[in-house]
Amino acid sequence: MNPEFQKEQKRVDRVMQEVTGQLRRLEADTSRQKDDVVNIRRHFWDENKISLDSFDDFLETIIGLRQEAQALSVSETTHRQSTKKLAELRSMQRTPYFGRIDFQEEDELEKEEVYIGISTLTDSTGDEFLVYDWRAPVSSVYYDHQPGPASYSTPGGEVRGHLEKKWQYLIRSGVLESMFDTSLTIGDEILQQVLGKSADKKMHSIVATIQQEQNRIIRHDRTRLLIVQGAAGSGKTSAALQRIAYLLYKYRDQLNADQIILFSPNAMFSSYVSNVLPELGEENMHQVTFQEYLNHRLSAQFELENPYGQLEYVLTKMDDPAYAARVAGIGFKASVQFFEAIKSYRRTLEESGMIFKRIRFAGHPIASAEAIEARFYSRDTTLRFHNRLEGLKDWLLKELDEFEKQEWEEPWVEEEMELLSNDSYQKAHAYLAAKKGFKGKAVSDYEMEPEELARLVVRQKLKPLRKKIKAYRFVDVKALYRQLFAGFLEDNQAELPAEWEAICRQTLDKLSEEELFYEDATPFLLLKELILGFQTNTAIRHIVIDEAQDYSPFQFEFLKRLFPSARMTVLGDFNQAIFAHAGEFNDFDVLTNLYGTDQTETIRLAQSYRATKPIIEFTRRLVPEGNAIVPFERQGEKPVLTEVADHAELHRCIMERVAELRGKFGTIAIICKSASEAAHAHEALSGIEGLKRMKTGSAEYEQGVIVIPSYLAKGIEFDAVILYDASEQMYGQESLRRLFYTACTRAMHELQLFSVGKPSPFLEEALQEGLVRVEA
Ligand SMILES: Nc1ncnc2c1ncn2[C@@H]1O[C@H](COP(=O)(O)OP(=O)(O)OP(=O)(O)O)[C@@H](O)[C@H]1O
Repeated sequence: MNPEFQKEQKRVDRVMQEVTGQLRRLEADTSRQKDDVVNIRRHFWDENKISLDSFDDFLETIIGLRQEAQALSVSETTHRQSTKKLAELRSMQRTPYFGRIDFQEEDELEKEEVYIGISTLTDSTGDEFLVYDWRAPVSSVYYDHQPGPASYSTPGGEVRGHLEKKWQYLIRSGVLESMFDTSLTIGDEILQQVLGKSADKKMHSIVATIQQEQNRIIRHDRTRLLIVQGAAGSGKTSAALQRIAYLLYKYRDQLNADQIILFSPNAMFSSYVSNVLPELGEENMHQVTFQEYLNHRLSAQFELENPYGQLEYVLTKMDDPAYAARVAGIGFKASVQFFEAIKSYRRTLEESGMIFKRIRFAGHPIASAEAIEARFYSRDTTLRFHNRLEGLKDWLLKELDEFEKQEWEEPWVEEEMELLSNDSYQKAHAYLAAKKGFKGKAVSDYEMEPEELARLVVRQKLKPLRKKIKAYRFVDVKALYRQLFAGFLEDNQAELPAEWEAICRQTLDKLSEEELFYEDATPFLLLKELILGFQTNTAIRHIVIDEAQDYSPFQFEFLKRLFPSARMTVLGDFNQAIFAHAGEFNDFDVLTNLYGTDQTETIRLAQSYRATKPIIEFTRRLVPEGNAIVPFERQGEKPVLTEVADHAELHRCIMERVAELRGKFGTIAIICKSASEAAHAHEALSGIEGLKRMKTGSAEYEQGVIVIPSYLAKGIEFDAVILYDASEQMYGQESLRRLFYTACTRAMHELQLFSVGKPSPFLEEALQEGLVRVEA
C-alpha cells in the first residue's frame, strides 16, 4: 500500500474514532433528553395547580404555566437538534467524508487541507475542524473550481486563494477503498462508479459528486424565482433536493423543513425521493401533488377527474366522436388567453352579470336571487369588488336576524320544543344557564323560560344557513363558470378554437353532472378565488415544483398567490411535456411574468447523467434540438430494436429478453403507452415470475420486473427498459413524440425496443445514423 494511502487510512481511522465517541455520548444524552420531555409533558398539569381564587393566584398560575411551557419547548428543541445530529453522525459512520481541497488563502503562509462531508465535525476540543459541511462556504470551491486561482463567498465578502489539489475519497464503513487526485485524472472515476450502479427503490443524494452547474442551482440565492430547464437525467430532481438541504443549512436559524413544500407528480415519485434528505441528515420537507390540493378545495362540490384520467383519455380514446373537441378544450383551458379572459370576465362582473342563489328557509324566502343582485349592484361601485361582497354578506346576515325574530312565534318552534330529546333539552338548559351566569351546583336553580328555549331552537335551526352566508355560498360560482361557456366567451373573445361549440357543450354537460374535467379544475378555482378572495398560506417560505412542464401557466399563477411569502424553484424539461395542454408551451419564458425579469433566473442543464452514452446518443435523436444534450462518458450497449409480426411473437420475445436481463439487472421496466396497454401486457406476460403492475394509485415503485404506463414512469429510472410496443401503430402521431422520449429516457444501462410491425417514425433518424442495433 502506498504511504500516502496509508496516511489517509490513518486519518479515516481517527475521524471514525471521533464519530463513534461523539455518537456514544450523544446517544446517552438524547435518551436522557427524551425522558425529560416525556416527564415534563406527563407532569405539566401536576406542577401547575390552576388557581383563579384571587388575582395574585391567577398571576402565579399564569407565570408557572409559562415557565413550564418554556422548559418544555427548550427540552423539545434540544432533543430535536440532538436527534438530527445523531442522524448525521450515523451517516458519517458509513462515510465520514468524500472530498478534500488543498486551498491556500491569499495572505496565508500555509495551505489548509479541507475535508468535506455531509456534516461538520470538530474534535472534542471543538478547535480542529476534522470535516466541513458540504454546504459551508469554503466547500463551494470543491464543486466550483479546478486547480488554480479560486474563491468563495462568505457573508463577510469574497475569499480568494489558490486551489492546489482536489481529492475524492471512496470510504465505506470506515475503510478507504480508493482515493483519486481529481486534478490529475481525466474524467470522473467516482461519478463513473456511482452512475454505473444499479437502480434503487429510492433515490440517493449526489452530495459527493455534485457538478458545477448543479451547484449553481443548489446555492442560488439571488432571485425569488429560479427556473431550471434541463435534459432528461441531468439531475434536476437531485439538485432540487440538495438545494432544499442547502437552504435548511444556510438559513437554519429561520427556516425549518415544515416551511418547504415539494410539489411532486404522484405518490410513487414522492416515495422515490423521500430518502434523500434523511440521507443528508435533514428532516423531510412536505410533499404534495397539485391534484391533492385541487381535491382539498373542490371535492366537496364536484367529482374531480384526476390528471392521469385525462391523459389516459387522450392516449386511448381517439375513436370517441368528442375526442377532437376535448383535446382542443384541454389546450384552450390551459392557455394564457383563457387565463386573461377569466380575469377580464371577473372585471365585467363589477358592472353586471353576477349570479346569486336565493336564500330560503324551509320554503320561506329570506332573500331572492334578484333582490341580492339588485342590492349588490346598487352599492357604491368604487368600492373594491370583494368589499362589496362583504357588505352584501353583512346585509344578508342582518336579513337573517330579522327573519329569525319573526320565527320565534311560529308554530313549528313549539312542535320542535316538544319533540326535543331529553339529552338535547338538558344541553339547552346547561347552555342557557351558563349564559345567565349560573355555575356549578347553582345550574339546577336556573329555570328555563319557554321563550328562551324557543329562541335557541330557532337559532340552532338557522345555524347552517348562517354558516353558508358567512362562507359566501350565496354566490353561484358554478353558474358563473357556466356562463363563460354559455355565451360570454363567444361574445367577448376574439379567438376561440374551431371546436368551440362542442367544447361548450362538453363542459356544460359535465358541470350539470356535478363533475369537473381536470382541465376545468384550476380555471374554476381561479374564478372562485378572484370573486371570493384568495386563500393564502403565508407560513410556507419555499416551494419547489418538479416536473414543472406538466403545469399550466394558470397553475403557476395560482401557486404564486397561494404562497405569497414563498420563493419558488421550478424544474422541468419541455421534451417531456406529455400532457395534452403542453402543445401550447415550449419553454418557461411565460413564467418570467410571475415575479418580473429582475426576480427571475434561469439555469440550463445540458449534460445528462442517467444513461450510458449510446442510450443518450439515441434518445437525443428523438427530439428537436436534441444535439444540445451532452452525454456523460459511460460506455454500454446500443439500444436494440426488434420488429415482430404480432402480439404473440412480441410476448414470446419479451419473456426471453426478460430472462436474459434478469441475470444482469435488479430493476427491469416494461413501459407501455397507457394504463390500458399496461393491463393487457401484464396479463399476456403473466408467465414472467413475480411480474408486477404499477398503477396510478401505487404508492411505491417496486424493484424486480414491472409493467408501467409511460406517464407514471416519469421522473423515475430503471436499470433496463423494455419499450413494449414502439410501432408506428402506437406512436404514429407527432403529439406522442414527447411521451415516447420520456419512456426511452428512463433507462440507465440498457434499452430494448419492440415493435409490432413497422416501427414509429420517431426512430427514423436514429436508425439512419446507426444509433440502434436492429435485431431480426
Ligand atoms: N452530480 C451527480 N452525481 C451523481 N449522480 C448524478 C449526478 N447528477 C445526476 N445524477 C444521477 O442521474 C440520474 C438522473 O438524475 P435526476 O433524476 O435528478 O435527473 P432529472 O433531470 O430529474 O431527470 P428526469 O427529467 O428524466 O426526471 C440519477 O440517478 C442521479 O442520481
